[in-house]
Amino acid sequence: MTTPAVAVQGLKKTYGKVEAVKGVSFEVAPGEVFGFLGPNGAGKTTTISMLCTLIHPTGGQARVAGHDVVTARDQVRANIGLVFQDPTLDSYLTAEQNLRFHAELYGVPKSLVGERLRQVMEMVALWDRKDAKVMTFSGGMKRRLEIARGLLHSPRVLFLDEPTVGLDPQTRSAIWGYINKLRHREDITIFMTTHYMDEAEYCDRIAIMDHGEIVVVDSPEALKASVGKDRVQIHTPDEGAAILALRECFGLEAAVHEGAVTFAVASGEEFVPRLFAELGLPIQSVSVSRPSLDDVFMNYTGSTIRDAEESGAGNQWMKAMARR
Ligand SMILES: Nc1ncnc2c1ncn2[C@@H]1O[C@H](COP(=O)(O)OP(=O)(O)OP(=O)(O)O)[C@@H](O)[C@H]1O
Repeated sequence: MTTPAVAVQGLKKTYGKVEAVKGVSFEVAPGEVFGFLGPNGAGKTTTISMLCTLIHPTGGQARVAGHDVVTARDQVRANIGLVFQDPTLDSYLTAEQNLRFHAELYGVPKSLVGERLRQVMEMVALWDRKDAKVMTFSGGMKRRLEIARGLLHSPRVLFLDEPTVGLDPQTRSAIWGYINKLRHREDITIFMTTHYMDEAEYCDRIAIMDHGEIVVVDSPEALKASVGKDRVQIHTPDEGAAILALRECFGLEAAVHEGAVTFAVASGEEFVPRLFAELGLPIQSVSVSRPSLDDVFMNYTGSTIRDAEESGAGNQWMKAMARR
């Protein structure tokens, strides 16, 4: 049996009364692209920070590349690459100087540095900018350079915390191009967090995280198939009356999500004509969608990821304060 790239058992982190991570358990196989999907404040960064030995767990165990994150921190660190939300590049240095500094920190043999440097910088299409100071780079270029830096010492597991947050859609898709290239070229496991549904689709498996707990773990396809129902959203002048009428006429439970009355039915297209014929209320517009990861999220947590983020907006503030 091969050793899992990441093995986590009952991992916990509390900050005073806040239970940021409530005893999560999961395994990631070598070579997998594994994603943590959840709204802001779900506990993704806290979990990944424990796995990277940056914060100390309150309870439970975790092993990364076979090493315990508490008792074998140095071995864990030698085997992982990190790309975190807050950039840590030195903007007064050139791209190459940043990477050389990192190579030294990680003890990459001098004879190998030159070749490896070129390899990783070419992978993220920054080789021709190696002599430019990082302060002249765009946000997307900096993120690409951070990915190159995270790979420089050939880690077994690369941790990416929201690798594309704050980037425009074009740059986000370019970053995903590099990540995909990477999984084919290097013998590496990728562990990432995201709150973008479309990005979670790129993962082999995802763990949906909400309020410090893992709600479900599976491949995106299996999760969507598990929902098995279409999502119908209607706009109507009286949402309360519509929710009541849906219950009375069709026995359906509906709720308002993202400004529309939302409910699930087995076949949306077949249901819509009945809706207009039998609801007895004005409907301004209707949309039907196949199960997406949004629906998976809603199915398992009871709210959409955007609703969850809005209600948890205070978390960002708390975190910003805690970081000061
Ligand atoms: N240093 C800290 N002190 C106090 N509370 C914290 C600290 N770090 C995180 N928390 C709290 O723990 C919970 C989980 O936060 P965490 O950053 O892990 O969430 P997240 O899912 O990674 O969200 P994001 O996508 O915003 O990074 C939140 O309620 C947050 O406010």
